[in-house]
Amino acid sequence: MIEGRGLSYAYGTTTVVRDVDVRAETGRVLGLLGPNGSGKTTVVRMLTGIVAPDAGEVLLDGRPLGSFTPRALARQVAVVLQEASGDLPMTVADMVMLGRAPHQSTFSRNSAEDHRIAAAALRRVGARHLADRIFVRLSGGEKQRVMIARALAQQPTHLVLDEPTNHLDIRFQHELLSVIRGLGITTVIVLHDLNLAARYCDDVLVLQEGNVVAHGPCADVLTSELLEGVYGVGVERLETSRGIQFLFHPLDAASPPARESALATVPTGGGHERPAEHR
Ligand SMILES: Nc1ncnc2c1ncn2[C@@H]1O[C@H](COP(=O)(O)OP(=O)(O)OP(=O)(O)O)[C@@H](O)[C@H]1O
Repeated sequence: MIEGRGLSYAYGTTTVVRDVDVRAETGRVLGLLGPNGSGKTTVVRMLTGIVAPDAGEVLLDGRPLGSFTPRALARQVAVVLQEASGDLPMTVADMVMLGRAPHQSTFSRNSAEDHRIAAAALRRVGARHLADRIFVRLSGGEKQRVMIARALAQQPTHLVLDEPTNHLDIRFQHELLSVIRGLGITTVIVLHDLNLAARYCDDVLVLQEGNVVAHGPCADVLTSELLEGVYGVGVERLETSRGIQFLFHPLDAASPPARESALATVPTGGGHERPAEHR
């Protein structure tokens, strides 16, 4: 479990996260949602020890994050951030192998087992064919897959991902989130796509201007009313045979029922009917 209690953070004098409580329960997938600038990445940075909160604390399976050595923490938590790291001319295989470092002693060489795990991680994200390519020359989506493979090679007990699907095509968004869900490990994942969140997250936490506005199981939290208030768009929630689906429309556009009533005046059969105002 990853737990943040009373987390606050300011950049300079501007507080951007205020008294946030967040719990990613063991073995469950928690989605961090909210509009641009609402504080999701800042919360991720605190949960993973990249920055220390100004107030509050982070616990990993009940233990303060600060009590872990960086190496011990890296054996437990893998992090995939938005910006792909590094500009060294490193191969993809070497990049993924970095995920094995927390499990190796300081000067040990990569074992056959490390190679097997790294190759399996690349295969799992559909990127085995990229192994010999230079990482920095990959496309955005290819880089994203490789960074996720590196996180998988780390064999963590906790996984934290900041918008992992943003460069990925639609098929791979689903494949990747299925893989992540199938890992069965404690996961925190920042997502903008609410349909993906509804499908792949167990729980969600919704942020607005640095405050938590809702936290709990997806089906309970992701109501049309809440999402309309937070995102400022019209939201229709559908319960389909494949789960919850959302339809969105701008609030200032004509609403669907109004358009339907206008269309109802269009000739339907004989071709002689006209809109009411022309009759
Ligand atoms: N290094 C920084 N210096 C100053 N302000 C920052 C810095 N990083 C982020 N902020 C501000 O903090 C607020 C929260 O940013 P954060 O990146 O956590 O939001 P977010 O919800 O992840 O946004 P997005 O969905 O756009 O990625 C924003 O107003 C942002 O402008």
